[in-house]
Amino acid sequence: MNQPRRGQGPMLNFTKMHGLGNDFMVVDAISQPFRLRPEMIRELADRHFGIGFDQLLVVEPPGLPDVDFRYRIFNSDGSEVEQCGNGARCFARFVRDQRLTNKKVIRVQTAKGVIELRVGRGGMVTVDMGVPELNPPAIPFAADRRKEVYTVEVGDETVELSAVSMGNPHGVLVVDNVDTAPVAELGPRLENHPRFPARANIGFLQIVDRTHVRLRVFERGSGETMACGSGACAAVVAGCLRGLLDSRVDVELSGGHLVIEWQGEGSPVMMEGPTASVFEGQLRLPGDQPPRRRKNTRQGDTRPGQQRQQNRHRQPVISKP
Ligand SMILES: N[C@H](CCC[C@H](N)C(=O)O)C(=O)O
Repeated sequence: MNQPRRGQGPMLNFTKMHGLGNDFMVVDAISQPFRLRPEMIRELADRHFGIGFDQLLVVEPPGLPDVDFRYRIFNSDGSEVEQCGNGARCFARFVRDQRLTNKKVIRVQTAKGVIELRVGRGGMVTVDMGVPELNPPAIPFAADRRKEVYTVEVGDETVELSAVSMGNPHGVLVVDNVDTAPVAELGPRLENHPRFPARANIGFLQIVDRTHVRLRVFERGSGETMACGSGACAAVVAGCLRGLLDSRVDVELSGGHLVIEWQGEGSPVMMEGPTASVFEGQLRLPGDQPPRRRKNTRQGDTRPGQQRQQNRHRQPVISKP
């Protein structure tokens, strides 16, 4: 059954996971060949025609000494990015569940550097997310000098935000109430704002008190997610720099809680939170050869798993094995 027919590619094993509802397709690219183009990632990420996920995580052999793995992160729009906090925790659980390591402290290389993960009990994972970057050129954010709060023109209005990189760029706005914050309207406009030349994740931060915040994040390349780990780190850094938060903060997101700790400039941001493995799956990737055209296809005569002809442009990547 697993022998690919003409026009079909190899089978691909994957695991569906999430960190507080920020969900991932995770692939072990060490024990199976794996190569996906951006348009195929977009198809797989589609929540109707594909598997559906916020990010794809790809586990590869290490590329550096003293590192256990490399892992690559792709948003649902197909863009490859530097950091994913919830993804890092799920990665750590994945490599242990798949018996790729039995270590409890795992060093992993991402596009932006090496981070260290510590696996706890009951699926909890602590991540050293590294030292936040605050200098505009390194975020990147267009500004003539570094400030705690920048004024940004958005159309005919202005907003105040902080700019922080956790390896990936974030803009953080303080709002009175996340439930009424203009996430859908302002999120995409700031995500793609010219002052963020690499685009940005946009956090809407409500200060409950000095040790408790609420946060919603409109993510670069994925839209609003139920949780954003690097966004939670960036939000706490922004709140601390503005003198609004203590060093250890409970960050309440739509999908649940993260604990973020930051001792101030020059020190790393520590994130602790849960992980969940939902199901393991297998799909047949399309082959490089175009499939043979089927003869006398009656309109509406579609095999299970295939879309009707009128959706031809949205043929699923996944066909029944
Ligand atoms: N959308 C992010 C990547 C995923 C970050 C998020 N899922 C997290 O948990 O940190 C970016 O383009 O930088």
